[in-house]
Parts: sequence; C-alpha cells; structure tokens
Amino acid sequence: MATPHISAEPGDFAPDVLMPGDPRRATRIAETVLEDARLVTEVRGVLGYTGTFEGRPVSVMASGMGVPSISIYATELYRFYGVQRIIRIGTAGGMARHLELGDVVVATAAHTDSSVSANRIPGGIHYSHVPDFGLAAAAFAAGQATPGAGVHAGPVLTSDVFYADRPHVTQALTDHGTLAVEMEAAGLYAVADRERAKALALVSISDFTFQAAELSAEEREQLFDRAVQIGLAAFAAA
Ligand SMILES: O=P(O)(O)O[C@H]1O[C@H](CO)[C@@H](O)[C@H]1O
Ligand SMILES: O=c1cc[nH]c(=O)[nH]1
Repeated sequence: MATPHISAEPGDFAPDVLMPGDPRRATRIAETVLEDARLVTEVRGVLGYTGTFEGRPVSVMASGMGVPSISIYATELYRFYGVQRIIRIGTAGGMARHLELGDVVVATAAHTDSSVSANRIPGGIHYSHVPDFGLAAAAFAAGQATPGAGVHAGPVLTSDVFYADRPHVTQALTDHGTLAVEMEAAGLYAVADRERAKALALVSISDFTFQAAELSAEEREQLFDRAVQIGLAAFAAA
C-alpha cells in the first residue's frame, strides 16, 4: 500500500524513525550505523531504510527541506506505516552567542513564521510547537552523558526563509531565548500532535546568524554522527 510519496509496503518501517533532511545522510546512517539496513522507499529520491541498532528495529528516512516537505513525510509515516516516534536529526544556525560550532540543541519548542500551523488551526491561534517531553528529556540526558560538544535544551526558530534579511526579527527572538534557526521542527511537532504520535528535533550547530564560521566536511559529518547517537540513545531510553 504505497502512499503518494512513500513506496514502502505495510510493516516496512520500524516504529522509530530517524529523519535527517538530506537523503545522502539517510544513506550514510543506514550504511554506517544501522545493521542489516534495507532500502524501503525511494520516491523522488527521498530515501528510507529499515535496519536495527543494538537489536532494536530503527528506520531512517530523509525529510527534504522545509515545513511542507517534512509535514508530508511525517504524516504518511505516522498515519499509514505505524510509525510512533520520529526524531529529526538536522543542522541549524546558532543564534545564541554561548553556542559553539558542533553543539547539539534539543529543540524544546519551535517558534515559526511558517503558515502551515495557522492553516491547520484557524482562529488566529499562535500554536505552541513542542516535542514529546520524554524524548526530549532522554535526549538531553544522553547528550550530557556523551563526550564531545555541548548539549543545550531550548527553543528554536523554524523558518520558511533560509536567505533572511531581517536582523530585527533575529534579535527579538534571541532576546527571548531562542537558540538556533532551522526549517522543519515546528512542522514535525504539529504533525505529531495531530497524529497522536511523538516527535523531537535534535539540531547540530553548523554556522551562526551573527558571525561567519566554517566547518570542514569531515567536521560536519562528525557533529552529525554525535546527534545520531544521541537520538538513538533517546529512542532506547524514553
Ligand atoms: O541539515 P538539514 O536537516 O537539512 O536542516 C537545515 O538545512 C537546510 C537548509 O540548508 C534546512 O532543511 C535546515 O533546516
Ligand atoms: O536553516 C538553517 C540551517 C542552518 N543554518 C541556518 O542559518 N539556517
């Protein structure tokens, strides 16, 4: 029973799904972290695999970029494939000045300029996009127990605009404690609420909104691997 965007059969996905943005990262996780991973969907090149990690079934599937894209894939996974928990593993631009490159942010809330939740919930409501508390707490604890860069818990901005030129918006959000900017967490959290399912976004700081900074390709992979390990530990503990 394929959906419009996923070609897998019922039972092909594990209840727990790691969701990077980039399909190549999904392949890398499947090949280097999971055991016995097999490709279960590749519609539009958005690759999904299912294997095991330390004996537990786990799937990994890309989300693409932006709230509409992750909303489609998350809805279809929760609604039609029995998926119960999705952890987004992504990158984000650091907004708070105490963050360092490679730090991991457990997104305990996601503010957004996306119209998707406003379209879902009429009446001028400013919807609160929040993760599953158990997953967030487990990820934060796992991050603190994992050697390496810092782990922070706090709000992110999920923006529809990558090339934004609005320093006053960034400043106001930073003044109100926002840690980082990315493009999917709020969409994932709203879909999880609607589908009575669980979700979390774990983002690694790859650059900053307030200064130039570069990571080598190798450093990007290493920081990304750390977030993957934290996500897998959260699945096991929560
Ligand atoms: O690294 P990923 O997970 O793709 O996340 C970030 O990178 C993309 C923008 O370059 C957006 O999808 C943003 O959320
Ligand atoms: O969405 C994103 C991701 C990384 N860095 C940014 O500035 N924005």
